[in-house]
Amino acid sequence: MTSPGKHRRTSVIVDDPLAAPSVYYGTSHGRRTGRANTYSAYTQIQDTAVGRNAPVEDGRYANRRISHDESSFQPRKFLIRVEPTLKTLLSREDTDDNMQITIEDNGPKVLSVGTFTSNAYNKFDIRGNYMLSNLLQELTLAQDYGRKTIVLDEARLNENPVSRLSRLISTSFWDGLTRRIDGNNIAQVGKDPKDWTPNPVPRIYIPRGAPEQYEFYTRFAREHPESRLDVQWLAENCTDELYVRDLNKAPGLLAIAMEEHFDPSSGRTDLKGLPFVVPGGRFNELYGWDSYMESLGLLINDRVELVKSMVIHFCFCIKHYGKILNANRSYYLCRSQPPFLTDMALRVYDRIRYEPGALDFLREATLAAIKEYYTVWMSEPRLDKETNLSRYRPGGVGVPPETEASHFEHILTPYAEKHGMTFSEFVDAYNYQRVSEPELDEYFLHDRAVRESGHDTSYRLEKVAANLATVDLNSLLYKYEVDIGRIIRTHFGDKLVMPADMCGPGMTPGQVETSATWERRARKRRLMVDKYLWDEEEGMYFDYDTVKKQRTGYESATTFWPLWSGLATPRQAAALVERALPKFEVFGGLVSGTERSRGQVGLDRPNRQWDYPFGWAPQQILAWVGLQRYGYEADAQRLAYRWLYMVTKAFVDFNGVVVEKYDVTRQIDPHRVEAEYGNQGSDFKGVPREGFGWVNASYIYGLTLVSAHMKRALGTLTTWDDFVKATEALDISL
Ligand SMILES: OC[C@H]1O[C@H](O[C@H]2O[C@H](CO)[C@@H](O)[C@H](O)[C@H]2O)[C@H](O)[C@@H](O)[C@@H]1O
Ligand SMILES: [Ca+2]
Repeated sequence: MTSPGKHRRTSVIVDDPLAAPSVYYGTSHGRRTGRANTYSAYTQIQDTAVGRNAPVEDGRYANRRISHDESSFQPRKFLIRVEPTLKTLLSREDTDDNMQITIEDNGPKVLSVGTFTSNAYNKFDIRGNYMLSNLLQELTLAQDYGRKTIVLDEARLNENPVSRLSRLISTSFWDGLTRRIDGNNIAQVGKDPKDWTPNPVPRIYIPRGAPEQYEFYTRFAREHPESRLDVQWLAENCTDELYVRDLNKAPGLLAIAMEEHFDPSSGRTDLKGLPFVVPGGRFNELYGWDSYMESLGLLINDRVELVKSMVIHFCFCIKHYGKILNANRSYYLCRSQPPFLTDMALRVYDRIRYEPGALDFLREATLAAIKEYYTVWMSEPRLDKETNLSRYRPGGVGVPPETEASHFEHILTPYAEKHGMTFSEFVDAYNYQRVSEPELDEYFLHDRAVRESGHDTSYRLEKVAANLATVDLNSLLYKYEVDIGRIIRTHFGDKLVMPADMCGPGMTPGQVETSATWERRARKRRLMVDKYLWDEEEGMYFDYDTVKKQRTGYESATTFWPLWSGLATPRQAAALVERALPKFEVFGGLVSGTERSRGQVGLDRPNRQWDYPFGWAPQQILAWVGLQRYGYEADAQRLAYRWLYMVTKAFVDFNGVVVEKYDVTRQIDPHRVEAEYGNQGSDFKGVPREGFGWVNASYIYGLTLVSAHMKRALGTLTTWDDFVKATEALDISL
């Protein structure tokens, strides 16, 4: 793991009131002795929070004279005993006992703490939900670092919420989400909250092409029996459906890229896992499209090396597993996710172009993307030969094991009853083909496709996904075609030779790739998309059902992806902005699909998380970028503002919460999503430590789109409508 706080470069650590927790509360630097030198008084903390004088336990303050005078020119600081204050704070303010202080708690919303300059003799009231919840967060962090007493800057409690959230993301959340797989950390990184087996053990599967990793992990397991690490070779043909099904009895991590490094303590060169960022919550592995979205924020936060590593992981996956995996767990071996590799690699290249090895990095990534393009997306069964468009259509057998236990109950129970079996007997019989249910096979074919699309789940895709040439996938492939053509022409003298290890079925080692072919492919795809997916009357794109041979008519926010990839013409873009955008724009940004398309929901037809009224970070980001690309700057800014406002407001009102997805129609508690497996990121005690990967990124990225004026308005929690009114009033008065 990257060490927390490493990236906040500060040489005056002790004087930075907003330093990262590791610095502020950490053992060596965080003991902020330097600053105390200017004060004089004898220390005996008056701790009103616990109603008694409390002696200082961190010896450094004892017997130091500090002044009783409060200077209005000095930023306020508090002298606080961590544990008793925490106790009092929670018992008074956390009235619903969930270890968070939110607007739903009915406490007095005020707590007195002692000021530092008076040695806690004078009291100051911390008031309001936001400051109190920040106090809870700071005390929890201080406790994590083993602190008994702290000097706490008021600036950490009343910090502008936009600055606070951006700061937490860049100095804490990314670190909380960063993993490396190499051995010492296998307990943390191997953990899978989705594991359904009775006694999960850390297990890693190694592809045949990476014997050095097999040697590394078996040595580690031998030397560290206490790790219980189970190291297994993968079969040569590791994506065979029946083989992957059989692995479900012993699920495990799939190895990803490692690098050589010299270990001075042992004097030998060894392997070390390259870092990557996980989505968060129950998703504790390297994901496909989450990684791309995360990279957009990481790059702004100058974590270029981290994003570069994630691209290298993807190249490793394509080389050894034949695809960018849904995520690197054994049960995802047959499944990919929406492809973004070329854009991700180009963004990294742009930042490292003057460094040695930059061009090799771009070459490797491009070769991998070409292999992926041919063998995953442009081969059957994903390729529909008639339209020459692509579909999400992964292989697999049986019931996807990683979903929440009850997910398929309503589908499978009638079959279990029909066969006179218990639920789990039936699942086993079905998975191992002792019973045949072709209807269920069809259901799960589409279900797997839904999951490959990343939009799991949605009524747009249910029971039909594998047949759809979707707007999303074909927009992304258009971007691959354009990017690959441009890369080959601009960086490789218009000729790229495919090496044997980046050739999959149907490819020939030594085959030469030129820009003309890729540009032709892009033009052809645009023609096909216009023919099958574009609806001139509606002024928007729809998915095309390759079996029924008709457009589905389901209104989805993916209709804006052709703006992101440059597939739409300026005229189509104008139609999308005028006609489609109003259907999707709501209080908190863009909703995933329209209410009309979703239809009635109820007990028999529950909410699906990728439908109305939910909104997701990737949908927002791709629309912002797409709108900007076609010159619709004001629309991009407005949508970004709505989303940022909603995220900030929930963050302020709900103890710093940042979640996987939001109900974008809900103004008070948009993080509350009751659909499928709930909302990842909301279940923390005291302090959020990770946020959620792609929402973190959307926040950092979105803030680069809005004006300074908008940013200030967001900091004061001004809704978009009020912001517009205020701006108009200002314009009139000028
Ligand atoms: O375990 C249920 C499903 O979880 C994943 O999907 C959701 O989380 C992913 C990670 O943030 C995200 O990429 C995806 O868009 C979400 O819908 C997983 O990708 C599915 O395969 C899995 O069945
Ligand atoms: Ca509470």
